[in-house]
Amino acid sequence: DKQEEDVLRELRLFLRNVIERLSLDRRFRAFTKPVDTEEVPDYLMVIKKPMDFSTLLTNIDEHKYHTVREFMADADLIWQNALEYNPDNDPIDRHIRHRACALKDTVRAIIRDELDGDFERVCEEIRESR
Ligand SMILES: COC(=O)[C@H](Cc1ccco1)c1ccncc1
Repeated sequence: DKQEEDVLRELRLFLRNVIERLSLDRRFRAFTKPVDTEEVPDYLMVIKKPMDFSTLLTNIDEHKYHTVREFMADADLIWQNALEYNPDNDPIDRHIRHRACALKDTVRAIIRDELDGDFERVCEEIRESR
């Protein structure tokens, strides 16, 4: 109904704003677009569910996320995949892992500071009602 559509629209606006801010952070440049599987031919053998900021945005626009929890499940894939694919004890791998950990902490801090628990509960109620 109209009020429920207003809630889901506000959720999409909030999620787009979070991704916009993450995309401006130069530490997270490697997370903005899908890993290039021509440059990295074994990537899809290791990583079963690739994810990146541009794909999150497309998912939002396709109304894929009805709650912040659903969004977080995909957003977490970005840093989880980076830790999994780049495990080695060399400077390049350690660098992308530091950035992956910074991404994990940054997303959680934004959600903790800016998401109203009552708003997320309304989103979950709408999802359960459908
Ligand atoms: C999320 O990005 C990645 O996992 C790629 C993997 C990758 C390996 C070789 C080329 O790309 C990455 C990019 C930049 N610096 C480290 C690793």
